[in-house]
This record gives sequence, structure tokens and C-alpha cells, in this order.
Amino acid sequence: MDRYRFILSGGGTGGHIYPAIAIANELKKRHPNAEFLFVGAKDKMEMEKVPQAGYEIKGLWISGIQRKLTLKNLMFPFKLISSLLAARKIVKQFQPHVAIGTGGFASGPLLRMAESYGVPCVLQEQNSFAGITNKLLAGKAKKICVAYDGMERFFPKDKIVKTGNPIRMDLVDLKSTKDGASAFFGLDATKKTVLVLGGSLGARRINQLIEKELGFFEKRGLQVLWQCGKLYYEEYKKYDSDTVKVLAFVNRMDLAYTLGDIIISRAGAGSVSELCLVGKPVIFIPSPNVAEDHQTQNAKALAVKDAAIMLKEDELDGTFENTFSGLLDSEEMQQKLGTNIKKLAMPKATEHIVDEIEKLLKK
Ligand SMILES: CC(=O)N[C@H]1[C@@H](OP(=O)(O)OP(=O)(O)OC[C@H]2O[C@@H](n3ccc(=O)[nH]c3=O)[C@H](O)[C@@H]2O)O[C@H](CO)[C@@H](O)[C@@H]1O
Repeated sequence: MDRYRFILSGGGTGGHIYPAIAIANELKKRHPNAEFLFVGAKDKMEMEKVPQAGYEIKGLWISGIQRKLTLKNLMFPFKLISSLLAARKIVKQFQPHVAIGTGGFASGPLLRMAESYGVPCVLQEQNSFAGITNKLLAGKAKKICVAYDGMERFFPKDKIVKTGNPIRMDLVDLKSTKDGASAFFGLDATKKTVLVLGGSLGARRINQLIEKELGFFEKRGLQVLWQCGKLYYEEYKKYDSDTVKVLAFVNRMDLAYTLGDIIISRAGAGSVSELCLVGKPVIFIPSPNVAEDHQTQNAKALAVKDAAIMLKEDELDGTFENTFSGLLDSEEMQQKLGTNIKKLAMPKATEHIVDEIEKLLKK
């Protein structure tokens, strides 16, 4: 029996953590005796989410560089050296057969050290605009698994494999019933549900919109399952009621996806890939605050195919109610969006990525 050792690193936001967990789950399915070790950044959400998924994680003292001159920035060189030393120790002790990086600053030192000790490295880039850490690591990586065309703008062409984004399949395999899901969240199975998703950290502008529209949703006879984000929970928990469920974070996304009839969501790459598999009508409100406005690109790619509706943050005040009512009142439009978005799903992405990892094991 093989006893492979895999090291995975990525984090800062759910967008980098969950792909690593999805890849680990598939590797574990194929190699039940394998050992896994995750490496993340101390104090970031991976330190909580990875153990919840059943894996061990070690945290490095590292953070991203800020654009302005701050104390945190002045500390950066020290953090980098300290985390490179810690990463070296981890790699030497664990002796991984393959290292997998899913982006975010935490993965920089670990993958750099793994490369320098001759461990084959695979990178996974979720977005259509590559992250800085993956760009820095690309030169020495063996393979770079991407989800979009045109990534040779950032990475060496011969290393790129288009696989799609890895998804935790248990989360989009909607086995539960509406009754079960509504009971879980304390909502009513006979009512239509608006599911609001602000990405793994929550979204300020979406929260402001939902707060303003609660009366409108109520008038339309809807209930709301509202994931507002850990940072915003104290501010919005006062709206929790029989028809509005406010949550900092949804641990059972499968049940949330089951319950949602219309979904309002940020357009992070992972959210988009999951929503394609879920196949329900979605209104995307992309974050305008991310590198190269990549969430708008993510959402636009679906909107032009009539697979979702996209609303920009700065046009919400004038358009939201009309657009939303148009969708709510048209079963046909809901059906069409649901069917079209599902056509864009890439359900084999994780398997495909793990195939690439396995090729490196055989060498
Ligand atoms: C503000 C920011 O920097 N956002 C980036 C971040 O998004 P973010 O961290 O929001 O990540 P994604 O949209 O890619 O994925 C969110 C993941 O979190 C899960 N989830 C979310 C909410 C919740 O309550 N429970 C839960 O489990 C979702 O099921 C999904 O698996 O990484 C993405 C992938 O690199 C980028 O495209 C986004 O632009």
C-alpha cells in the first residue's frame, strides 16, 4: 500500500482554502493511506476551517504586503524570513511527495521551500486574473491548473492545464429536501427563499442592500437566508426573525443551496463554480475591490450567456427591485437561468487536477 505524503498550502480567504480541501478529499479517496499536511497563515480563517474538514494544519507568521506604508509592511521582511525558515523545517520533516499551492500569501514560503528541496509542485489558480503568489511561484512549478482561457498571459504556456476549479462535491450534491433544509435553518419550507451570499468574508455593500430591501422581500412574501460575514454579524444580527435568518458563516452550504430559490451572491471564483453546479437562478453582485476587477469578469462571463444576472454595486439603488421582481415573477426566466448556468459547470475539475498530481507521483 502506498503511503504518499501531500502538503497543501493556500489561504487568507475561503477562495483559496476550499480548493485545497477539495483536492485533499479527492486524493484521500484515491489514496486512503496517504498523509496530509496543510500550511496556512497564523490567525487566518484556514486555521479554523481546515481542522473542521478533518486535516492537520500548521500556521506560518506571514501576511500580504499592504499598498501603503504601515507597521505591518515594515514587519514584512522579518515575517518572510521567519516563515521561510519555518516552511523549510516543515518540508524537511514531512518530506512530501508533492506540494500543492492554491494561492494566497501563505502558500508563497511553503511552495518556495518545497521547490528548493526538489518536491514537485502543482499550482491551482481560481481566477481569470492570476494572483501575485501564484505568479511568483509559476517558474518552478511542474503544472498550473487553471479555470479560464488565456492564462498564458501570466504563466508559462507548457505548464498550464485547464481543469476548472476544484469544488467540494458534498456541498453541491443536493441530497437533502427543502423540509430538512428549512428545519435546519429555522425557516419555513412553504415559503420561497432568497439566499444571500457575501463570499467567505461577507460583503459590506450586499449587506447594506439587503438591510434596505428587507421590507420589500417581506411584501413579496419571501423569507431570507442571509450570510453576512463574521465581520458584520454584530451589526446585522438584530434582523434575525422567523422570516429572516442572519448568519455569520454557513457551515452547511449544501443545505443553503437546497433552500435558496433565488440566490444573490458575490462572484468569487469558487462561488461561481459552485453555483454552476447548483443550477439555480442567481443575481451576481461582484466585488469592485479585487485585483483587476476580476469578479466582474467572472460574473460577466455568465451574464453574456444568459446564465445569470449581473448587477454592479453602483447601479443597485436604481435597478435592484425591478430586476429582482422581473426574475421573481417569471418562472420561465428562473428556469432559463438555472438551466443555462448548469451548462457551464465543470464537475470533473477536482478529478482532473488530481490526475495531474498523480502523474508526478509516478515519476
Ligand atoms: C474579497 C476577495 O478577495 N474575494 C476573493 C476570494 O473570494 P472568497 O473567499 O469569497 O471565495 P470564493 O467565492 O472563491 O469561494 C467561497 C467559498 O466559501 C464557501 N462559503 C462561503 C460562505 C459561507 O458562509 N460558507 C462557505 O462555506 C463557499 O461555499 C465557497 O466554497 O477568493 C476568490 C478565489 O480566489 C476570488 O475570486 C475572490 O475575488
